[in-house]
Amino acid sequence: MNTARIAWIDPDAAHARRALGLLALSGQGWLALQVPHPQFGAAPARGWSAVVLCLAAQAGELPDWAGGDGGGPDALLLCVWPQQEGLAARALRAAARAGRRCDYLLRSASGDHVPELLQRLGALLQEPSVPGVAEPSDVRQQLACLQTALASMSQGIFQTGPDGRINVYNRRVLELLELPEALLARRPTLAELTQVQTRRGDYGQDFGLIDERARDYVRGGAAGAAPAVYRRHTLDGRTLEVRTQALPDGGLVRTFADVSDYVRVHAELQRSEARFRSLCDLSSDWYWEQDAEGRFTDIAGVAAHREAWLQALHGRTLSEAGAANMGESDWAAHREHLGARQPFRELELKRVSPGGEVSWIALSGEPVVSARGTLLGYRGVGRDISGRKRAEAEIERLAFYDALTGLPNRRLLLDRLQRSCAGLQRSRSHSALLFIDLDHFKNLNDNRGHDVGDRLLCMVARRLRQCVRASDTVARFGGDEFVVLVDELKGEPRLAREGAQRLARKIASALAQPFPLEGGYTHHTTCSMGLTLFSYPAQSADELLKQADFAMYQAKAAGRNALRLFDPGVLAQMRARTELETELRHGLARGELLLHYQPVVNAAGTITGAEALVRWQHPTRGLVAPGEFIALAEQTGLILPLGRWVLETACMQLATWAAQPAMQSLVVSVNVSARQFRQSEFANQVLAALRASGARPQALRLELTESLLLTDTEEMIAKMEQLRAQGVGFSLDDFGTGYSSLSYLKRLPLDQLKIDRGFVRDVLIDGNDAAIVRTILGLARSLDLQVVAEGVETASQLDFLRRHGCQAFQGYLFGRPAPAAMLELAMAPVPA
Ligand SMILES: Nc1nc2c(ncn2[C@@H]2O[C@@H]3COP(=O)(O)O[C@H]4[C@@H](O)[C@H](n5cnc6c(=O)[nH]c(N)nc65)O[C@@H]4COP(=O)(O)O[C@H]3[C@H]2O)c(=O)[nH]1
Repeated sequence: MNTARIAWIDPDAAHARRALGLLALSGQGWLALQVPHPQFGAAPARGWSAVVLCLAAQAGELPDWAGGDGGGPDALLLCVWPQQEGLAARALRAAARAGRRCDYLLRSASGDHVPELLQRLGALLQEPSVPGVAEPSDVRQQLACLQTALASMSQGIFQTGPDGRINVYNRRVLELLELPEALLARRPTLAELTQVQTRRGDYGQDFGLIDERARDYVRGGAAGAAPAVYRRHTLDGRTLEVRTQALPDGGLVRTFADVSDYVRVHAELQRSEARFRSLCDLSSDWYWEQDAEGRFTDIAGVAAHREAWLQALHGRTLSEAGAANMGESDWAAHREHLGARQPFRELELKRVSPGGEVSWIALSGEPVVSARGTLLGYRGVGRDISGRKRAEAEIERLAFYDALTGLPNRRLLLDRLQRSCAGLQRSRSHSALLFIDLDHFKNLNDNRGHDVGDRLLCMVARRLRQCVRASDTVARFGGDEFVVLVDELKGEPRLAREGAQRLARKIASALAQPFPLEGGYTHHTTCSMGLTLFSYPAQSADELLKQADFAMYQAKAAGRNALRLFDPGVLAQMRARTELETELRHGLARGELLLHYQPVVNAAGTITGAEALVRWQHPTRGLVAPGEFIALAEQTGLILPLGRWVLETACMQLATWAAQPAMQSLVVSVNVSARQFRQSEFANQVLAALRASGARPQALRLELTESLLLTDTEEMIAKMEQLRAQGVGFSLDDFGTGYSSLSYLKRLPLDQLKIDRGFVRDVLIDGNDAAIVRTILGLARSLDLQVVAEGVETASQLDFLRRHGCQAFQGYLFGRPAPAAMLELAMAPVPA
């Protein structure tokens, strides 16, 4: 082995002496020569095994051969003062570039460093020469590549050799660990570096900034095996991930990655996840995910965990799980929706548990699509809507069902009726609507109280339901009215009608059974029913209900406890009547009524009076006779204003005639209907009309009918007498047609009897009529009443009447009812 030749360049003679002395004592056998200071500027001659260059404390520069790229020794050991560490680093880099060996040591004023200095020298001399040194340009190139690669790494990296010294490092490691380059450039051991960092406080108090996995390792000065990976935090809050890879030669490669962003994002994600979890846990909603095939992969949330059946959805699709409210077409529509990758909202699913308990959930979801547009699945939220569904059902019950009986109400009935009408075209069958009204229900309510009435209605509802099929509708229409809608009555109309009538009879007999009500009281009732049948094309639901209602009213009118089938002819009459009533009301208001006068003559043929007869000058129908509207006016009450108008008009006419000598003695008869006469203020009305017109009361004769006087006779008589006292006369119209009683006839303050024209018509051909006429004439004579025969059309009739003592006559033989002017013409004095 060759003796190593060492050139020792040291301006400090004492330092050099001590070092060389120790070297000699070490027994290494090296030849160390102190090269005098004057040669300092020039490069030492080649051939030295190593050069030790000790800098004076004040030296601010390296000699060019030590800091530059060319001309340096193969092995250089620098001994520098701490403030010169940067110079040493530069020498290290230059040596590395040139493929030379180089190391440095910081000098201490006490000289403690000298043994270490000699140790480093030994190590430097033993270091193998850098491979490829023989071809320095290749080495340089490789080194340059390596440097570039290392420099461009985002991670910090260093590598230690078997001696624990850091041989290679990049700039990034300096940045990440905030180390001065000088520190690494002098190739510290890992332990030294750890010491420096510990002193600086990089690891925090009690190594708290080091991940637990590596705390003991760092605390122990980086001795022993390092954890393969651990994290440490820097004082300014960054997080570094440290990875260590042991090398076969005993060294290691350590990388440092700034994972602060990753850690922050990860922490944020964890916070977000935690937020999401607590939202899920606190919320009654739950979260779900499905894969691309629609199978549930995740169902999260406290609400979902409570429900075992929801958890059982895992691995299944919705349609596999099934829902009581979804048919195959509903599922197909849902699948189509998913196929189109559309979000869906509030998909309501009904579940009936094996125990029969009903629950509802609503799902909303949206597609999850990868960055490349592939459908990954769906995700969304679900919630229990059973409460809402129950509330909705309750609202529907309140809106569509009768609160007392629980039967469908009028609204729901109308809805079902409309559906029934719509379905007729398809079914080609008949349907029936049965309107049922309890007879005299009001009496029960009034006598026993509403509670008892309510109980009866509930029992009736139950019996009605028992009479019909489940598909039929029994509705409570209001009060004691029920309606049954029966669909699908098969067969020809006659059979359908018979079927419906059979059902009506069944209902009638069910309701005729006694109803045991409270307190041992048993109620018996009957019902009136109206039935209407309909088929395609049907009238509107409203119209059908009116028909059944109308028929029911006919059953009531027929004495109750009856069934009537709706008859369109009867309804048409009713409608015509209603129409006529409206028109008459308008006619009266518009002054379309007028009076005609028919003369009354005495036995000599002289006109002594006239009967006022009302006419209606209808705008389209022409002159309408009273026979067409008086009865209706009486039924509707229109007779009151009409009669008043007649009375006032007749009085005015009388007043007018009073001024004409030929007319002034005329007595005018006015027909008074029963209803009109019964008014308490009737007498006053007559007197007011007389007063207002100025007509003489003696010229006015009121014609009453017999039937009017049959009831409340005393009251009627009093009214007649009140008017008679003022001079108004009374005639009994249509005498002989009613049940005239001689007993009251005697008491009535009458002036005249009027023989009905029915007797006069047949007086010559019917012996009975002739006898009646004779009797009336005899009766009148004995009661001292005048008699007028009405409807005299022929001279023979006149002759008969005259022969039997009749003194006054009215009829076409003497003149038809005509306007006042015609009568005036007839009575005008014949010009001399
Ligand atoms: N076939 C035939 N008929 C004759 C003959 N002579 C008179 N008549 C008709 O017999 C009716 C007599 O009137 P009424 O018995 O009081 O019967 C009246 C009366 O009950 C009622 N009426 C008419 N005007 C009024 C009125 O102003 N008030 C009330 N309450 N009823 C009236 O209407 C009924 C019918 O009146 P009109 O159609 O005007 O019919 C009149 C008259 O036109 C005749 O020779 N042959």
